[in-house]
Amino acid sequence: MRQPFIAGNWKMHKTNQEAVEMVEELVDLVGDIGDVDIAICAPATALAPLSEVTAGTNIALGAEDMHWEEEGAYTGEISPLMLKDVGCEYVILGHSERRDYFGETDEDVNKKVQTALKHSLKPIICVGESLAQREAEGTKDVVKNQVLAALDGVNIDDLKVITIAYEPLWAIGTGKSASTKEANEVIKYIRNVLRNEFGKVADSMRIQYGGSVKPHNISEFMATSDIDGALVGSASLEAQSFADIVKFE
Ligand SMILES: O=C(CO)COP(=O)(O)O
Repeated sequence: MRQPFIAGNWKMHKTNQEAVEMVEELVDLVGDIGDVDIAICAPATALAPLSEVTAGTNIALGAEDMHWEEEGAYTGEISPLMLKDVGCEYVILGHSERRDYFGETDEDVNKKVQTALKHSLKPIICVGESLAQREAEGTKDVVKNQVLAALDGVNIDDLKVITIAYEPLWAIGTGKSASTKEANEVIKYIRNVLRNEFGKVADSMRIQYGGSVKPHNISEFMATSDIDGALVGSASLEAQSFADIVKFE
């Protein structure tokens, strides 16, 4: 069966000192948990110091984005080689904030997914519809297109290490989460899309929900049939609230 996977996405938060203090506290709070995979995806500046704190613990490290090239004249960008070098296991790709504010396209996301896999980084691919798309009943088409575009040309054997995060845009940072029923329905649909396209490997791929996940609502999401975990924004910034989410039962 699929092991639950709870990942924090810190976005543009925390100096290195704040990052290290938070994760030291987190290690104390969740260090003995073995039946949930845990990751902190942090700003690039914090990754090297965090890798010292997470070494030998059950907390994996992830980045929030990366470029698809290994090196080159791409001012301001971070490459997969750099992420591997500082001990990253995961990388978030195609977050809606990257798509919306920085013009990232499905094609960019696909190139990043391919490069991440080449360097043994596990992608967490974000998909989700806007409020307008939802109101126009476009949710299924939007997520289907995003998922298939991101996975275009990917080797079936590599799919097992990929996580999809369904994050409806209207639920991100708004305090307004999707209902568990709605979220599970879309996630079930995504799994069907994956099954139709790639076969039974779809049953071993983890699909998270993201958007205003908090300690008080995580157990409801985790009790559904198809939601395998959560991608947590603001509630991952504080050790106790993230630990409470990780210990959802
Ligand atoms: O975007 C998110 C995680 O990637 C969700 O953010 P919030 O949990 O703050 O709504």
